[in-house]
Order: sequence, then structure tokens, then C-alpha cells
Amino acid sequence: MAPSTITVGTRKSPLAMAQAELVVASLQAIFPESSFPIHGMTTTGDRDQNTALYNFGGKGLWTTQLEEKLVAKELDIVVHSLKDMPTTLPSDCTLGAVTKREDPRDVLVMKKALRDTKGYKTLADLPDGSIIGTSSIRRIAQLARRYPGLKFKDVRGNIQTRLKKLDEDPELSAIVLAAAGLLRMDLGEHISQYLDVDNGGILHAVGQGALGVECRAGDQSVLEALKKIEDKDTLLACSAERSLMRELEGGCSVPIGAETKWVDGKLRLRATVVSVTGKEGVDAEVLESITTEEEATELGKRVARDL
Ligand SMILES: NCc1[nH]cc(CCC(=O)O)c1CC(=O)O
Repeated sequence: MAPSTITVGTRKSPLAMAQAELVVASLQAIFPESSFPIHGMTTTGDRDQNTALYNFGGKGLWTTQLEEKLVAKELDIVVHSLKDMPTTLPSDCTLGAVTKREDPRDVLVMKKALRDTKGYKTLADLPDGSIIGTSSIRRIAQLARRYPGLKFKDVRGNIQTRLKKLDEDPELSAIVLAAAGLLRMDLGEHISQYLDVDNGGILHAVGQGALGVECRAGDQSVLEALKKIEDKDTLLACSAERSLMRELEGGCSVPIGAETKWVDGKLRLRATVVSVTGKEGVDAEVLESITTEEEATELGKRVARDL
């Protein structure tokens, strides 16, 4: 039986709150008798809006304070964007569920004025010297590798803030965001190009588009409840991606791109590691039939070693 109250923590951004509500809605449908109050909290990652992400150095920017509340039993579960979760968790916490993935790709959002007046839609449409707003070195490095003429400018903040900066900053031509965030906020109309291996040659972040639900290790009733909302295909794909990253020892400061796809029951993992300048890069790909988390982990390690 599920506990009568499961207290849910997440970041306070509109996207994080929407994601927590999605998880609560699926739990509520299975456990109509239980209640799931949501607490939104500010984390280190939210507070320092002016420092580029790669200057932080530390991991767990978005997660540490929430984990402290979890361990202190002020919260029972924490809903994260899986891509913001470090690949190694504190020993008293565990990943209780990975839910069904939203579109994992990065997308280009072109400035509306450029779409309207010049018809620009894709990265290839942008003339040399155009400035893309992003603070992600994964995005910068891969874009610089494929489009050496592009320039970059730091743009941080939640999705709404970034869209506003694109509109208002005359220097910016476009920004790159996760499709998942825009789609979950019903802002999909801003998307001008979906990016992947075949489109722009940009690979998304490990775990992007999936939600990770963290709980206390050994909290059996909560773990059992969370298993009911887990999506096996997403879990296996993300386990392979996270294993790749763990093996490469990359945090958010190493430009690693990944792309997983189920092809006729087999999992294909493509990955790339690029130097910060985009001058050098390596790519690898494995397609394998897997059914367990252990096999997914092995697959991730193999691609990491190839890289
Ligand atoms: N780093 C912030 C962050 N963390 C998760 C998402 C998007 C949602 C997701 O990947 O599940 C975003 C925004 C973005 O990268 O555009």
C-alpha cells in the first residue's frame, strides 16, 4: 500500500513545477487515496544566473539542496529533469523511477524578426558571424564543430527568460533549447528546427527529456509506488546514456552528446565528445539487443571506451 502522503520536492521554475505536476498526476491516477503535496525550492543553480554553467565546476548544482531535504524526511520524493542529475547519487538516495521520455532533441529557436523578414529557419540559413545564445558547452562545442562561422553568447535563466532575451537582445539571432522543456510548457510554436545527428549534427544531453524521481534508498513503500510509473524503454535508454557519461567522468563541464533510439527492438546509442572549441571531436555508435539495466550499463561503457 502506498503511504497516505508522499511529499514532492522540485525546483521552483515553471518547468520544474509542471514536471512535478505530471509525475503527481500519474501517481494520483494509480493511488487515488494518497495525497502528493508539491514544494518548489530554489537551488544553487537557480540563484546564480550570471555565471556560465561551466564555471561552477561542482556537480549537483540543481539537486544537492533537494537531496538534503529528502534525507531529512522533509520530502519523500524529488522530481528532476534527469539531465540535471549527477550520474552518481549520494548513498542514502536512489533513482526510484525514470518516466516516459518527452522528445529528447535540442531545438533551434530563431528570432521571430529573422523568421518573418528573411525566412531563416535552420542553422544552415544563418550567415557567418550570427550569434547563438546558449550557455551550454555541449551545445557550443558541437555547434562550433559543425558551423565554424557561428558565434556564441551566454544566455541563462528559465525558458521564459531565455525566449524574452532572444526577442529583446539585438545581437542574438537564435537560441538552442531542449524540445522537452518547450513542449511541456506548451511553447512548441517557437521551435524552428529540430536538431539531431542527421539535422545539424547536434546530439542532446545525457538523459534529456526524461524525468528522474529520486527517493530515499530503502524507502520500500515509496520505491514500490514509483515502480508503477516507470517506463522501461526510457529507463534502459537513459541507463545506457548515464553509464556512458559516468565512464567518461563527464559532469556538466564536459561536452558529451548522446542519442539513443530503439530500432527493431535493439537499442542504438550514438555519442560524441567534442573539444570546447569544436576543433576536435570523436563519434561512436553501437546497436545492440538489450533487456536489462546491466546490459544497458555495459552498452554505455562500450561506447565510452570506443570514444
Ligand atoms: N539545464 C536546464 C534544463 N534542464 C532540463 C531542461 C529541459 C527539459 C529536459 O531536458 O528534460 C533544461 C532547459 C534546456 O536545456 O533547454
